[in-house]
Amino acid sequence: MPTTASIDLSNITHFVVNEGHGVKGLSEMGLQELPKQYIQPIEERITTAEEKNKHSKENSSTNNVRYGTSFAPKAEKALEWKDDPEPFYVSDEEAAALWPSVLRDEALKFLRNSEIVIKKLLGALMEKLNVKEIDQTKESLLMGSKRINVNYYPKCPNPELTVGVGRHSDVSTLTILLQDNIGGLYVKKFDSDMWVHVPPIHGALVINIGDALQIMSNGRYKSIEHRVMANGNNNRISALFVNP
Ligand SMILES: O=C(O)CCC(=O)C(=O)O
Ligand SMILES: [Fe+2]
Repeated sequence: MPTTASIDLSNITHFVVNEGHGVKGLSEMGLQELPKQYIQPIEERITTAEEKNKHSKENSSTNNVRYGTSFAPKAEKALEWKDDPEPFYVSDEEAAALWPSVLRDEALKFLRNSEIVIKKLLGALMEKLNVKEIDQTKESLLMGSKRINVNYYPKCPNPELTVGVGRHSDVSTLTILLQDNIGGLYVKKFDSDMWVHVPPIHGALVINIGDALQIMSNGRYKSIEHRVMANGNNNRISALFVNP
């Protein structure tokens, strides 16, 4: 189980890569255990069309589970070159009933471990704002809701014509991101137009401060714009815990 007891917060102001520090368990647990289905080449993934269709925006039996894809132009107008199931957590019962079975167990494990990390990080970040104790009745507001994204970016024949994910900031308090070893995530340098690559580091998580934390901290912590480039040579996968 991950702990963050020894996290050095001196560098945490916006988007950082933070290696080790006891969250290693989570990152090691992460990507290699995600269902093989999510790391297959696109041609093989076509066999999962039925499952995708079941969870598409139009057909999903709940708003809490959606399969976003850029490969069904009718269902999805976005031009991004990715597939991303986005289960939103309400309860174990609902997850058992409605989440795609192919990722349910791993996604729930990732969600639980991420929650522990986020709780500790938020506690420490709040302490830096002189909030010594978080009122238990308000903690859930700070923690937000719970969503997992599993982003799959297939190799793209014309990467110069599209993007993996367009520039945006996350609505979350904190996002926990596990990326594989391909790379392609860029963050916009604060107060500048420069984009900086976030290198994949084995055993490291990327922790992103989102809009909610920027608002709650009166701008002391900055939510930062980021984007993912499309890749002409490799498939890429990332998994995110977001608390919008
Ligand atoms: O895939 C990534 O590295 C980042 C994806 C992202 O920013 C998002 O899904 O909000
Ligand atoms: Fe993002």
